[in-house]
Amino acid sequence: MKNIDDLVDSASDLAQRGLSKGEIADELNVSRETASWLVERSGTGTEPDTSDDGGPHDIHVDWSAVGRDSNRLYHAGAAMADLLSKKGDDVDLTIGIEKAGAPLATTVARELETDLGTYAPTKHQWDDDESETSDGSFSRNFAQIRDRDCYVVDDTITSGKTMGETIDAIHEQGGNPVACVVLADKRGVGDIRGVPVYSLLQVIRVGSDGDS
Ligand SMILES: O=P(O)(O)OC[C@H]1O[C@H](OP(=O)(O)OP(=O)(O)O)[C@H](O)[C@@H]1O
Repeated sequence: MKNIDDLVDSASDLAQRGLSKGEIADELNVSRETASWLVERSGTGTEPDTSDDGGPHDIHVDWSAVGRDSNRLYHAGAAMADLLSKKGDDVDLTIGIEKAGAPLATTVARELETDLGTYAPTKHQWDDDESETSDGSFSRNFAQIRDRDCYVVDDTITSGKTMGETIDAIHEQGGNPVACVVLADKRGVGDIRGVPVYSLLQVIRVGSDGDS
């Protein structure tokens, strides 16, 4: 994905294939607000965006150069693992947030020699009417929480909603999230629900609208 026109074209294509705004946001790794804006800008949506504020305040993080190459993915995961090292004495479990967080968590877990679990958040069931049709869940194919300390891994934080939901779900299973790590934190949070967040990249908006 090279520029905004590519994103607009992709959003248009996905909308024409019948995907909801939530699904388009998931596919393009942008916020739902941005997905709506992209669809409207493409002319596929019913109501064109008439505001002249330059679009939503979101940043698209394309890390496919890392994600499509297992060697690069391994090294990125090793760097994330390094951020987590010494953040917990007895952590033997790493939870990856599906989908994109799962391969990263695999490399982090290997590097830190922990078990591997995955969590599928509720967002994947979003429809355009914002209804949630089922709860998030931990995959039975991987390690279970079993009251353990754990790390949480994802690719990006945009609003922090997904990471917050995952932390809550781990607590509900009796687990104790010790630290979170992501490739890019678009919100610049120090912690979520009191759990420290580490990121390889922090995206900081500079300008008069930076705190919007
Ligand atoms: O902080 P938030 O606003 O909750 O957004 C961050 C989430 O959005 C992305 O998931 P997405 O569903 O777009 O992609 P994925 O399913 O491929 O991981 C990303 O992987 C995070 O899980």
